Amino acid sequence: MQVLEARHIEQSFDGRSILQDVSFRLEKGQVLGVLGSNGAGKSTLFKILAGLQTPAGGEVLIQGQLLASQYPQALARMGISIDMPVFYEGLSARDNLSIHCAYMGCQLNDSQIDSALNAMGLAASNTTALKRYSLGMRQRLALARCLIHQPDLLILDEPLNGLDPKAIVELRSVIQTQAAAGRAVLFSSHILSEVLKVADRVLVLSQGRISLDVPITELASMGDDAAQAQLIQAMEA
Ligand SMILES: Nc1ncnc2c1ncn2[C@@H]1O[C@H](COP(=O)(O)OP(=O)(O)OP(=O)(O)O)[C@@H](O)[C@H]1O
Repeated sequence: MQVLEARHIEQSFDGRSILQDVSFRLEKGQVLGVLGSNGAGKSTLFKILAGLQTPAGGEVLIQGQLLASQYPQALARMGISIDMPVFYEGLSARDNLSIHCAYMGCQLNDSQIDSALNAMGLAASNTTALKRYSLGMRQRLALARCLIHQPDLLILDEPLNGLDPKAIVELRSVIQTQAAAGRAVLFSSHILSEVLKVADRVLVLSQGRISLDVPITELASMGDDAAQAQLIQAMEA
């Protein structure tokens, strides 16, 4: 079943073209890794797919429905983490998640919220204000927030950013578990080896265009070094 479809997405800023004719589909249970050099247009694309930015052209469909025409319903089916996640800086992780739950209309009690924090390696008893959290802790909380309302689609822009090696391995397992539960996952990263380990399919953006869209099986059959060389070549195309 198709969860997300991008159709001929275009974006430009100040007359400069940023995305050109970006089209792809993402199915239930599929993990799509998006790669691209700095400035290739990944975050811009993710913002458009999450409805946070209006494209100059093209359309986004969530579960077959136009995103633009049913945004509140679509938003409830997405878990989104793009750019630096924004939190209530003076509040604890637990309070931040409670507020998010209320906003998303999910009925969770305190112990369910605590379990969501524990699942991401965050101590629910930690009353420290978010402004004192490390980058890695913020990324963990961002992921807990993405998952707590059990969305059908996860849109994660550079979720590995700031994570230590143990957390990277844990995140891999979180993504795989979510996909196995039927969620579609779209994520970007600059860590090629991790994308090769987690994704079912890899899409490379180069200067706003898709330069490669390939199943992981095809890359795996080449061996890691050759696969990484092909990905880098596509990023520079
Ligand atoms: N609101 C904006 N106004 C003007 N230019 C923008 C805006 N947002 C992004 N850009 C430009 O669009 C291009 C693509 O940016 P984007 O953040 O999408 O790239 P990226 O692939 O996510 O890069 P990185 O890997 O460095 O995060 C960049 O040249 C950026 O400066």
